[in-house]
Amino acid sequence: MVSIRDSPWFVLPPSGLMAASAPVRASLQKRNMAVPLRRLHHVSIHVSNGQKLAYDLVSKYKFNLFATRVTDKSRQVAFRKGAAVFVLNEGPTQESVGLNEWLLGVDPQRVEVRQPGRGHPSACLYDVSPHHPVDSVSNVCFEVEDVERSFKDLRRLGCSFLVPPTTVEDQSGRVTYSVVKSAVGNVCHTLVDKTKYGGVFLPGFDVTEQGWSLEKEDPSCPVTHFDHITYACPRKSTQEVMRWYEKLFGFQRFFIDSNEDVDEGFVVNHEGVGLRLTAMKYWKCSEVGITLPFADKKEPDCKFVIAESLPHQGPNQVDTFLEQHRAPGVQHIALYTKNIVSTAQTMADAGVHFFTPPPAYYTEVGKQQEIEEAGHNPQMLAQNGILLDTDLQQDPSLMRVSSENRRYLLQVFTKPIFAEDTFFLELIERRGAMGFGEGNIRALWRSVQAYMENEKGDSEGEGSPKTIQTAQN
Ligand SMILES: O=C(O)C(=O)Cc1ccc(O)cc1
Ligand SMILES: [Fe+2]
Repeated sequence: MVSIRDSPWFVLPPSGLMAASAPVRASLQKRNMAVPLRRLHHVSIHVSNGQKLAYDLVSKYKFNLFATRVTDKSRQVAFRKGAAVFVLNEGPTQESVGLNEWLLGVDPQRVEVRQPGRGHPSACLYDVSPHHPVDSVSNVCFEVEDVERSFKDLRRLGCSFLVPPTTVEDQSGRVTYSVVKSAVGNVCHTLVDKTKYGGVFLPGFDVTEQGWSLEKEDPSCPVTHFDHITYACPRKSTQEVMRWYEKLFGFQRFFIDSNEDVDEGFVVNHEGVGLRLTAMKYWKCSEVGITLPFADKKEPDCKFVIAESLPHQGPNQVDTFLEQHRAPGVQHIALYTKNIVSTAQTMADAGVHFFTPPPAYYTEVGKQQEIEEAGHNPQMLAQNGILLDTDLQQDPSLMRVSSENRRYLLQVFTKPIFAEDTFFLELIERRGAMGFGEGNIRALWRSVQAYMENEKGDSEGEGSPKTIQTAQN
């Protein structure tokens, strides 16, 4: 058992790179041939009928529709909020009503639907055509520096490719991309080189009128980027998934908790919760000594969390995901917000259904005081189902000092957003705390458990078109 006690922010580089200085690290990195990632570009969702989710992303989650690509075979629509970009891919459908009709029906003046990109090899440009039997978040697209070179390096490392390097261009320039199959279920990674592209999104997409203008700050809903992406994986698969990301993309272990065991991960195993969490982060190019044009060193990065359930526990949210999704995959994505209270309130008013933690969460000994000392109103948090967890591991004496020095995080979780109990969104506001609060994980686990056992039958989730609930549950 080895514990990393010094600091929860301690980051372990890939094996062999532990004590290396930046230039040495860069050359080791080159020899290891892991492909450095420039940044997360977008996340793709494949759905059989995108109409409802497109509507929800705009009207409930306050994303802005900014680019579309519509062909006779598929519809791809891009939504953004700050640096968080979702591409909704609707595969070939049997039904006649889908994204196309939604686009035309809702905003006919603003959305120009043409037929760009004819003759491109895939119905789903920058992705693979959907084969998955249920709606799924199936692609996390990264910008890389050089797709051809990445392709060669990754192939040498044994990586499977679904789409070889392919170049697409329009009047704003040229983009090369390639698609790799990940070690997690149906999840793929599109690698895209945009260094020779000056357009708003990607060639082949039509930019909407709104897409051309700079996004204005939305004070009521200030979501800025993806904070983390959580995979649900089968038991005992975490090590293999971590090795894959470390070997191919140089991902590093990110310790969620200072008491976390190197091999075991962060294990939450009491009071009915049986969960193993292990997190990874990637080095952005700027950190491995590679200078890129337009590199924004301040751009926030996104962690990857692997969740597996522990053996000998009853039915639980990870196994339910694996069963209903029919493969390992993306269980939830956390949207970082600068103000979780107003974001949750705005979204709830627009019809988003959030999980409500067990009422005991807010009445636990010391919780009210903890919330107040962090400068929040316990009733306001309770009303919106928001969880607060203070990070005490760094320095317990901080509990006694002013609220500015306190490190804490706030989280709230939506109910599943597809028809199956699979994918959900999370809102997270971090005030210095970088991990995930154990108390919050327990509260989330219990509220999902309660939902699966009781509530689901009576009041369908977000994904059901029949849902007619008010914002508060
Ligand atoms: O707490 C979080 O936000 C996490 O991402 C950790 C986590 C992952 C999976 C679960 O089923 C529950 C909690
Ligand atoms: Fe999360």
